[in-house]
Amino acid sequence: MKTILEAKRLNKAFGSNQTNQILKDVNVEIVEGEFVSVMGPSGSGKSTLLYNISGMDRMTSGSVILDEQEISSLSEKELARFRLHKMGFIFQQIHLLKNLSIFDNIILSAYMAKKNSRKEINNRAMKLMEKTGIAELADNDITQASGGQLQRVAICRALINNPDIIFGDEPTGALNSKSAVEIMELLAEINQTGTTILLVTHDVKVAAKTERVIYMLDGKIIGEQHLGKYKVKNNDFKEREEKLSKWLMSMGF
Ligand SMILES: Nc1ncnc2c1ncn2[C@@H]1O[C@H](COP(=O)(O)OP(=O)(O)OP(=O)(O)O)[C@@H](O)[C@H]1O
Repeated sequence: MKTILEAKRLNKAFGSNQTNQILKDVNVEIVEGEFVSVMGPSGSGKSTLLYNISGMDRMTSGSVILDEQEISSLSEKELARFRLHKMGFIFQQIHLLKNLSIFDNIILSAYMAKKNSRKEINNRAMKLMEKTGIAELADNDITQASGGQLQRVAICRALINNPDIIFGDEPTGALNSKSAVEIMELLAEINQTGTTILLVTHDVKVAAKTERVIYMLDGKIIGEQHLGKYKVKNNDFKEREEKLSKWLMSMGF
């Protein structure tokens, strides 16, 4: 299987003299089509890891190869373009533009990427909205949608450029448990069409739907648990959740 992302000896420090070392020689490898979650206590460096391996932030030292490209060698402009074409992002804070309709929020980055014609982009956006169950909201203002619906908008936006990998930072964090379940089922479905997904979560129920769980403590990856692909029809969610909870307890979570 092809490696899509490989981080080697990744370090990140903050502070004027870079005295606040957050990521400490982190190594991660993700293969194409995987669905991975990152867990660990608050402050262990999960979001920092996500931002540094996705090129949202600059690592202090180390190497990150994404889609065969060393991201640290890219200029800011090249990196922005690389992110636009190759990656999708779903965050807890959704950052939608208030003066645009839901449809326009979804297509904006595709117009910027200029990979496809406007007609193709509009068709893809409609298909994504239908798939995520928000087609009827296309012309709405973003103030006319619920948190769960807005998270679906964010998923459509993340998928519009057909990214190779999606990064999520607590993508269900602001949702009630019913919406969180629906969003996770949707992400599992998207993953099953071949899109690689890496997300950070505190929620065992979210991580139990991913294929591999990485555990961070104090800026290092100290363990991982393979759960295998989650399939809605298998009805083994309780078992997965129990297995993961047990393991997390053994990790001190
Ligand atoms: N831009 C920044 N400047 C300085 N310190 C930062 C910055 N970003 C993160 N940190 C510090 O890095 C550490 C790890 O933060 P990070 O957000 O990666 O942890 P986390 O595991 O995602 O935590 P949480 O689960 O609470 O979201 C924290 O001590 C945080 O204060």
